[in-house]
Amino acid sequence: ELYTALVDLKEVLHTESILINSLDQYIQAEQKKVELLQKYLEIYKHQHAEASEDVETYIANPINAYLLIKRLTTDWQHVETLMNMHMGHDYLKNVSMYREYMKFPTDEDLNGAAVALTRLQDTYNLDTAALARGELNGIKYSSELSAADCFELGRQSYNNGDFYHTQLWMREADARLKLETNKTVEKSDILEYLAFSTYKQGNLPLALDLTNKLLDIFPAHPRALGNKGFYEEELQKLNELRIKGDDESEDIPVNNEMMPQAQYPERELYEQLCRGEVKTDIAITSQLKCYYANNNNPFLLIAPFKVEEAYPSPKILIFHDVMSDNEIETVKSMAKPRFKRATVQNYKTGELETAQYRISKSAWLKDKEHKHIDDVCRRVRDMTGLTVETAEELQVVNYGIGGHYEPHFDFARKEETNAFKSLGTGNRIATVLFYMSDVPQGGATVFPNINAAIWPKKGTAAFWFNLHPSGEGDFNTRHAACPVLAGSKWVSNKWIHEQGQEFLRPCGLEQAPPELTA
Ligand SMILES: O=C(O)CCC(=O)C(=O)O
Ligand SMILES: [Fe+2]
Repeated sequence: ELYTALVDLKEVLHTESILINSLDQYIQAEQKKVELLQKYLEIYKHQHAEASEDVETYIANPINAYLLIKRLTTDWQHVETLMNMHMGHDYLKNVSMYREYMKFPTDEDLNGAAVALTRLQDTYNLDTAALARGELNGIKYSSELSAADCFELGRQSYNNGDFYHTQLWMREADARLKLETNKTVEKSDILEYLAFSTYKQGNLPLALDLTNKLLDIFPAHPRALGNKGFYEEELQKLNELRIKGDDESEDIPVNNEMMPQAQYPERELYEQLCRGEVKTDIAITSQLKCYYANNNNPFLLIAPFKVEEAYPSPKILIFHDVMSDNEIETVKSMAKPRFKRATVQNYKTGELETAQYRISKSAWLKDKEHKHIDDVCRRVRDMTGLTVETAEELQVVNYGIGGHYEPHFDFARKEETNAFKSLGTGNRIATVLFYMSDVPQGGATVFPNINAAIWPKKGTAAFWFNLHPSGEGDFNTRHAACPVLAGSKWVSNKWIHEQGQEFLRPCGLEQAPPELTA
């Protein structure tokens, strides 16, 4: 899939430039052909008009007679050959030859990108009309969507059985169509989708009304006629029920404005955190400090770490300027060719699989592959005071349009079929999350249990312990990567494991992790 990471979309732009070239050359060739045919036509018309003026005299002239015959033999053959020339084939053949080497998005990509847009719409409460104008939260980023573009978004939602977004986008398509001088889509097509999704959303009267509008345009539309009959019968049944029932029976249920139900309990809060609407309690934030730390490492005395506390318990620390632009470039360029769609572990089977709730591309880098990776890894050791001997390789992640990772734990819970078991290094005791890009809008890391949000800043890293000192998982470390609204989000993770930390982070039953040396 190409939609899952922004890096791949760059290559799609290259593909597009090749397509533009092919189309341009093809049109030029067609134009030459049409110009030639035009010339023939003019000669035909001119000669024919002359002949028609005085037929007898014209054909009595041997030269004219010869020319007439020539026009209808070799000349016409020429015309026929030209008319039969389908140059499109050649240019398409060219394109399909390139297809192997070019990155071409698939229908699955289109669907993924459409779903991502609707996800952004929901998470960030985006107004459909503003989105269609190319605006994200009042900032205009891109070109506007045509009625046909909106229609396609509605159609994709429809194919996914998402009738809520089908309605939103079909209505927008209709609104846009009214503004278009060159219509990009048929009103009747919009009405057909709109009517059926309205019915699916439970608004029968409106579905019938829309179907009648469609029948005004196409009185013999077979599907519309069928649906009209069906809706009328259903309405009739509802009315009968109402008459039979007592006076308290309400109106026909209308839930066409309803958003799909929250898929999980903390969704509401998660989305509010992503929008920046919910902030950490002031009583908590007022206790937080910023400080310089050298973590007892004499080498760091000259340039100690700039540490900011983001949350007291679980302690979440933010380290500023811990990855240089140079290192970031190395990490990105090494990861790019290895990118694969990020997977999640099926907690029952233990298998790795792709899922809608984690959309990004990722790759793993070994410390020994490059000095910069090794430096970053050693810095993790210096930052945390923990051993990185048993840590996982550096995981590099790039999020594409609407890319996200819904609330999860980094550690393995007891009931999970634990993939870390095979590593033999224990559970993921701590997480270091490097932000390798700024993100203009969206893309925060949020902790719904504790109302905390970290906004990406290039070069900084977040650090927290996933496990209590006792080794139990800390459920308050549940966190998520909010969908990216604008820009490209790059992060990398270093997951530190339990083994080897025995003397570095003494285990115990106390909940509070030991303080880092300030
Ligand atoms: O990208 C983020 O902000 C968080 C990523 C994350 O939680 C993970 O990869 O486990
Ligand atoms: Fe995570």
